[in-house]
Amino acid sequence: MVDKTPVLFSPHTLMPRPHRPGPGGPPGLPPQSLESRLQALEDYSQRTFKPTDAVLQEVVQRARQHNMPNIHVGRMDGLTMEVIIRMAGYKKMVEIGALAGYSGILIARALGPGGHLHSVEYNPDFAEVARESFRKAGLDDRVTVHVGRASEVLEQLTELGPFDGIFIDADKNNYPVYLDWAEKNIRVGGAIFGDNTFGFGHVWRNLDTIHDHHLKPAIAGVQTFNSRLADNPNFRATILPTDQGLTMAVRLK
Ligand SMILES: C[S@@+](CC[C@H](N)C(=O)[O-])C[C@H]1O[C@@H](n2cnc3c(N)ncnc32)[C@H](O)[C@@H]1O
Repeated sequence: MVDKTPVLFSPHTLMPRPHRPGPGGPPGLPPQSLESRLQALEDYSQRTFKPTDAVLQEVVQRARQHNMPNIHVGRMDGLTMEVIIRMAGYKKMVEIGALAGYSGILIARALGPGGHLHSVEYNPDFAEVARESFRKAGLDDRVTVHVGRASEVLEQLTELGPFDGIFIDADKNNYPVYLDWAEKNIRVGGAIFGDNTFGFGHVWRNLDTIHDHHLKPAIAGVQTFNSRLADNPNFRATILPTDQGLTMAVRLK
């Protein structure tokens, strides 16, 4: 009997194709190296699902004009988070790390009318740029930007909780500190998201092999964050295996 089960993940779909002879290989074949295939898939995803629009592109431009770092959430990671928030019907969220408002716009749109995002930003100049972005996006009535160190601002936000979602996207070494707060202030059925949880490609490494004084505590932070969520029986967690990695955990009880 012929097995008609579709093969979704065959070695051919997961592995780079074997090298084919000839100059550059026969025309029309996918790129040969794993890196270029991943790039082609990323390009395809962005072309097809269109994660950005004019408003978001303007945010990136605004950030550039203000000499802010180009560290907005990854396009596909942001889109995934937006879709999940919409699916779940979340209405009240906290974001740690506003920058210029790129992810905040995605979240605020997903929360919909009547929803509210509390976005925390340490740098007052960045906070002002984020406010401008929310204003231009027509979302300023749906977002409050709180200026200050997250460890202090979060304490003030406690009385507004519990929250449907908490997006952690600030200093990586403090992810475990933010997780302490998030675990206590997320409702059952709510979700904690953490960005850059592949630790810029280093999360798998033994800390003893990392000697950079900035990188090491950042990697320690995301490693602790990921494993604590993965091992916490009150949560079900996963990581979106994109370039940057986006950890997502739903509170079960
Ligand atoms: C990666 S960026 C956030 C990007 C933003 N979520 C987006 O995708 O558009 C990190 C932001 O966190 C802010 N930040 C860093 N440490 C912080 C802290 N302790 N408290 C609050 N904000 C902090 C930085 O100033 C920066 O704007």
